[in-house]
Amino acid sequence: MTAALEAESLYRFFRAGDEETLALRGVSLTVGAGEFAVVAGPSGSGKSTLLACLAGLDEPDGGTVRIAGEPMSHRPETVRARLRADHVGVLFQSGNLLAHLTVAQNLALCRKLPSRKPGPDADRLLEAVGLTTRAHARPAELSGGEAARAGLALALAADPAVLLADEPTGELDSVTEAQILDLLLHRAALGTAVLVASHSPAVAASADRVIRLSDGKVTP
Ligand SMILES: Nc1ncnc2c1ncn2[C@@H]1O[C@H](COP(=O)(O)OP(=O)(O)OP(=O)(O)O)[C@@H](O)[C@H]1O
Repeated sequence: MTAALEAESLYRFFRAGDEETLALRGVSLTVGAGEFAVVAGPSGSGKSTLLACLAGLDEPDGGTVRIAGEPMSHRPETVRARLRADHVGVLFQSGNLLAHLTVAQNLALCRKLPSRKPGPDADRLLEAVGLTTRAHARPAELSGGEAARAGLALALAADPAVLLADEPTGELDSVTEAQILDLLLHRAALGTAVLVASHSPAVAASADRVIRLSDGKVTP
């Protein structure tokens, strides 16, 4: 069976003047449909860099990424954007909500993006993340937990085969973290390959598999 998400020997170097940082040094992994995997590791171990390369938002210097069997890496940005729109939900630390639009308007815009396949309707998504009553709030009017759930609704708008989330519970209290975790587990149970970068022991404890990164490498 084709893995929903595959990475083979990913390398990523950053240069600033004479300084070279080896952020990823040969990372390989696969995540299957319905699997909930967590990438854990100390600050600076390469988690965010890995997720950005997997999402096609960054290009690895070496190695390959495949999404639903199709190469994502080393392809033009337009092709990566289409693959992302078709197959990948992304939830990054910077947030994915546009500040001047309400939650409902953000969702409506996301569903109108070119090449988006129709996902669940906006009302169902808002209900799934428990935000029906906050549909007309702007991001600045949301609590941290509500913003995290709204971001997740956006990431799920196209019913993605792969969901990539960087520290989705980073700023949240344990009750709100448990709510987000339930949503991620539910998503995996519906068949999405879920890969989350997280420092949280609660997130790691819920995962089917924990992939540990240290200095840009997967450790056994
Ligand atoms: N754009 C960049 N330019 C230069 N160095 C970078 C860049 N992005 C990341 N790095 C470096 O690459 C390494 C890995 O960073 P990354 O953000 O992937 O780690 P992380 O495990 O996600 O850390 P955290 O848990 O603190 O978010 C770090 O040494 C970081 O300083």
